[in-house]
Amino acid sequence: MLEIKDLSVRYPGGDQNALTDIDLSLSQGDFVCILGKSGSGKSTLIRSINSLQKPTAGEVFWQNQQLSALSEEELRKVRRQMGMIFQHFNLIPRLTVMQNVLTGSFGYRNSLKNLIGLFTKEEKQEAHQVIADVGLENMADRRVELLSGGQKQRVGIARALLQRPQVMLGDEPVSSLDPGTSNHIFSLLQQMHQTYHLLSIINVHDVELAKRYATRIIALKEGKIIFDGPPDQFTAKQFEETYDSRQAMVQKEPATN
Ligand SMILES: Nc1ncnc2c1ncn2[C@@H]1O[C@H](COP(=O)(O)OP(=O)(O)OP(=O)(O)O)[C@@H](O)[C@H]1O
Repeated sequence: MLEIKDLSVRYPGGDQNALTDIDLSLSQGDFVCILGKSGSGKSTLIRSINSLQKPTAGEVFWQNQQLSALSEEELRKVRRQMGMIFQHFNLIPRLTVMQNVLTGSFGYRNSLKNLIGLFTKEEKQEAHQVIADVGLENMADRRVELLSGGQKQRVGIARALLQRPQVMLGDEPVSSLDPGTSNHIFSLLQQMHQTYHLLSIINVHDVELAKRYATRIIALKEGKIIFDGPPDQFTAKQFEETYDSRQAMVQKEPATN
């Protein structure tokens, strides 16, 4: 489904690569968590997958299409199959939950329709469905600025789902949230992963969350893959190698509320 071949990325003016010789093959059904110290290349990898970041060498293939060879229009089609959620949610605070979620349909519409903000009945029905999926059915008309961080990320997830994606990309989607809320968001991501038959690729700093939810962990160090395997094989030794430090403690299961 998604093939990454010999991918290297060096930012303009950088004296070393952000990513070096990345080779990966990812399939529908994989729930991948990417671990690594700050600066190890996690965001660059996510941004390379949806071609927000162009390769310096190597290539990303989506459904056998070489991303760097696609036209803008073809790339737009690929990107709408890849929903994305962000650390700071990237929502429009003064707009309602419904209005924010509806922006997820923009990839399917022409820019004039987007400009005048007219949505069809079907689009609104689909938006209601994904808002219900993320547990915000009673909040569709509430302004996003009035929501908690966890609720905002639920809106972010609903917006991504409205794209009817095949891939869910997450760039540290729980880094702004407390441990209990982070657990709820991961639990929701897991449910949506199963309901919508996704390939999920999520950057995360919390190793325990990764081990609890991922089917596959990929650890990066200085832009290279140093671990790729099931969570139970990511042991204290791998932790130490990834973070250059001993695992301080095993976190308790966060309370569910
Ligand atoms: N726009 C940019 N221009 C130049 N260098 C960059 C840019 N973005 C990232 N880098 C560099 O590329 C490397 C990888 O950065 P990246 O953001 O991918 O790491 P990360 O693992 O996501 O870090 P964090 O956990 O702090 O978000 C770092 O050395 C970083 O300084």
